[in-house]
Amino acid sequence: MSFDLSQLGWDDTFTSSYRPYDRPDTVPGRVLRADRGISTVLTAGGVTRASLGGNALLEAARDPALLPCAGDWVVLRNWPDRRVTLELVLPRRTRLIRRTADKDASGQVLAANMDTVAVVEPIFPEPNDARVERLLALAWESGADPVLVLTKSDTVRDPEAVARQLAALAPDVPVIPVSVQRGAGLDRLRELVAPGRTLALLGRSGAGKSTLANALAGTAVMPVQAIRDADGKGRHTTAWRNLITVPGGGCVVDTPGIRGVGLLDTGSGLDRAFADVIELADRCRFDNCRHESEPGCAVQSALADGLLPPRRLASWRKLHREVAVESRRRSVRLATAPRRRHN
Ligand SMILES: Nc1nc2c(ncn2[C@@H]2O[C@H](COP(=O)(O)OP(=O)(O)OP(=O)(O)O)[C@@H](O)[C@H]2O)c(=O)[nH]1
Ligand SMILES: [Zn+2]
Repeated sequence: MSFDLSQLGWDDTFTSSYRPYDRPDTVPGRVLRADRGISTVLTAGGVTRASLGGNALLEAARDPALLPCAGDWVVLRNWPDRRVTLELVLPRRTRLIRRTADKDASGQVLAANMDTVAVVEPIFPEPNDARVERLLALAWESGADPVLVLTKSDTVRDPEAVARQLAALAPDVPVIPVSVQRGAGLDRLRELVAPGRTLALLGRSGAGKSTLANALAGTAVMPVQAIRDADGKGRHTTAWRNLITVPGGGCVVDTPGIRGVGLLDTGSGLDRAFADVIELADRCRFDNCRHESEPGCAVQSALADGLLPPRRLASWRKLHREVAVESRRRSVRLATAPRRRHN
């Protein structure tokens, strides 16, 4: 079986970053799935499993964020004894990265080289505003274009009304209600997995990511569990990151259902996710306005006029504090990292 890599998003930029490694015993490929030390990679010649080569191991020791993840374009090396090693992760164009719970200074890369990140939130039970805002900040930070997908739209009477409400939390982001059960809203998502394009799905466990990935790929490629619990939360099923190819199209990356995602020091993602607040803040009289009781504060006056919901401002402040704490922590960790290694 042979695959046209350009259908998967291989282009001139990746071709030129690959060129220095192009040898008779190397091939480029895209990571479908990364398990501990073993990656499943799609090459023009088919699917291969590869272990981490020496160079990839060194890179990962330096920075765990450089471990291969679903969506990565990589250099594979074929050895005479038929072993295949993953030698290098080519520079990522975009990457979804979240803070890890451990003491590691670098984050965990959930998916790479996607064109679009869909924040997937179920319409029932009621969407969680704070989670949507947080995931959108992460999506913006990835460098890809975010969309907000409201799943299970068949479970409410007026999904468009819910979409309109959530649009207020998602400046510059298309909001797309979908129902896999009814096949509603899927056309707009199909455009995002056209040939050469990659869509990553980001959302909590039970949000309906796997169901959506299956619907887009047109096959049941992932285990989807039935609703067993009354609260509609579903159970945790997807424990890995998986890239799925869409027949006649591009790719979908399903990320694991995440309970809480910590933001890294993602100032820019946060600013994009809260473009409405930033736009107001830009109009304050003082550049260093804290938007509390300063004269000429455009944020406070929008609050007073009911143009900016207080919840939205509180949410922005909370995420900002979190990012500030995290970047301080990160700089301390980075400063002490070499010493810790000798413990
Ligand atoms: N009514 C309805 N239920 C849906 C729809 N899409 C998904 N579900 C249900 O929602 C539950 C969770 O769906 P999954 O696709 O497993 O969710 P997930 O986000 O992949 O969850 P993890 O694998 O844990 O990350 C399942 O019981 C699905 O059947 C839909 O369009 N309508
Ligand atoms: Zn102000």
